[in-house]
Amino acid sequence: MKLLELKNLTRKFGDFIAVDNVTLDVKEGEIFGFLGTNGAGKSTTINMIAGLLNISDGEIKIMDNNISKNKKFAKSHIGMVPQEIAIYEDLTAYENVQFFAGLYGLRGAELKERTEEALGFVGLTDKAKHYPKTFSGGMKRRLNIACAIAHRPKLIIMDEPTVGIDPQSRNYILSSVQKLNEMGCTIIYTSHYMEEVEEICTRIAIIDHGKIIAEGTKEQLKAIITDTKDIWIHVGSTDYLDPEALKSISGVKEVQVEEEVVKINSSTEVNNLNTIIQHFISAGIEIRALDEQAPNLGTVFLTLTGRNLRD
Ligand SMILES: Nc1ncnc2c1ncn2[C@@H]1O[C@H](COP(=O)(O)OP(=O)(O)OP(=O)(O)O)[C@@H](O)[C@H]1O
Repeated sequence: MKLLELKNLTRKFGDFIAVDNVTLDVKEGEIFGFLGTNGAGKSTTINMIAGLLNISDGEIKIMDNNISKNKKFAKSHIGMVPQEIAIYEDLTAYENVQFFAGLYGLRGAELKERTEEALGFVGLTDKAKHYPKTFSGGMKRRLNIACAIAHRPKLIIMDEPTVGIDPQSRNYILSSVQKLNEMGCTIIYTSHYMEEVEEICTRIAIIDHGKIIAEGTKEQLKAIITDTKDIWIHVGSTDYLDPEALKSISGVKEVQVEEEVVKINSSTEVNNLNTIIQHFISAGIEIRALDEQAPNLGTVFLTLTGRNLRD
């Protein structure tokens, strides 16, 4: 069943089109990844879905209900975890969750039960009476998630929930997303980290300059790129490397230089490995190891846009 339908969704800010004619469906039970660089239009799209931003054109339906006509229905079925942490510093963790769940109409014993359930889910039961000012960034994020899920929404939208947090909290959040999904929630997860999207999402849309440029399972997306491969060359030092000269080798499409590894995206149709290696030898650069990487969503993005996801 389609839980969410976007039809020709558009948002303009003055003359600027931030979301451009987006049409897509999210089916019940999916973890739907929304992948794009900073400024691609992810937040604008999901803020419209969550009813936080008016649409300029098009239509959003949640379970067949047009959200412009029935905002209350949409709100009661959506839990939104915004990009900016939205919690009250002068309320305890418990009071924060209670406050947000109360906004969705929960009262009395049910409110208490769901507040405790949500705090337990994010692993903050023992911090219920503590104030967020004593929390790490990751704990605040988890509290933010508890505030969004206590009313048991069918659709949970998370806007880059792992930005700026420690690896342990990041892993906790990623496994919470999977657990919520197993419990029956449909998730929309936005990120510019392709590794996260690859790890947890069942279907992915890539957005660029407000437009959906590709959509499908990760296998379907990777099938787009049958004609390029990534070669990683591990070296002692890149001091004498000339990336522009490497780029001029036939078949080489992109060269990325990191501290001790040179990442080369190359056409599979040209056999240029000898020439590439010769280039390193001539420059007096010691090659320590060489490996070919399986294609990932970053390569897909590069192929479709000509830019790196992290640029
Ligand atoms: N209120 C606004 N007024 C004018 N322009 C805006 C407004 N909100 C967003 N934009 C612009 O719309 C574009 C899309 O922004 P959006 O926040 O949706 O991107 P994003 O993909 O979520 O990126 P990020 O990861 O940085 O949040 C950007 O160019 C942004 O500058």
